[in-house]
Amino acid sequence: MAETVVSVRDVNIYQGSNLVLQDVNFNIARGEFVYLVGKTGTGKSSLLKTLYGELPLKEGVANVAGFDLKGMDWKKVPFLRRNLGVVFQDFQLLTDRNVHQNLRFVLKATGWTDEKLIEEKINDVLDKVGLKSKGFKMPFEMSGGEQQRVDIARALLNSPKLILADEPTGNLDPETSDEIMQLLFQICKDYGTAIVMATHDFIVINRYPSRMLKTERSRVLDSAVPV
Ligand SMILES: Nc1ncnc2c1ncn2[C@@H]1O[C@H](COP(=O)(O)OP(=O)(O)OP(=O)(O)O)[C@@H](O)[C@H]1O
Repeated sequence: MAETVVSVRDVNIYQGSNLVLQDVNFNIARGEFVYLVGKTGTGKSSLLKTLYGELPLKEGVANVAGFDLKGMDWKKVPFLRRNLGVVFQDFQLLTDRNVHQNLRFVLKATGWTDEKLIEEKINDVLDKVGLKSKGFKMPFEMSGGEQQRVDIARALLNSPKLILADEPTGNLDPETSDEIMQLLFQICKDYGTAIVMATHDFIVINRYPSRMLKTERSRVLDSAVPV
């Protein structure tokens, strides 16, 4: 049986004192691709934030990439993040440095010191996302699709078992979205990375069907669980 990368049991998620999602239960295995869908404001980002430790888990039990989220000391959050890749809609690259320096910055910040290994890793992730020759480019010199690839390369730096992606195709045209989806599915298949992707894009979902978690009326419905 495939290793479980995310396990969520009887979780309630709050924003301030508001209960956003209740009684959340699901598992995600290595290599699984899972969409997170649901109307605006129904809690997709809140769920992702809980999984990457930005929103503290108050009720229930959750384990992400081997980290127990319940009562997790905030000092441990950076260690959790090192075992995850997070991809955003708006790329969030550092605009004052080139692609290579953006990736180098993350490696340095997550404790990498060996210059040779740093170079090898940067070349490796750029190769994986098809940007091997673009390391010298500044973010503003790149298209939206290329910037999203850099964002994905950045998420791959620490060889995560899990990537959390919040609307990664939200700012892209249909053709470029297609390329990014192919890349994400390829990563899933080739490296056994589990991917959870929040999206509103049903064109993408129809073209690349996979398991769906849906936030609706304070619940998370799972297409893998028959109703
Ligand atoms: N920082 C915050 N403080 C207080 N309430 C918040 C905060 N962030 C989100 N909320 C509220 O929590 C609820 C869920 O929001 P969330 O952003 O998780 O929804 P979403 O499904 O991701 O929406 P979208 O599709 O628009 O991104 C909403 O009612 C929202 O107003």
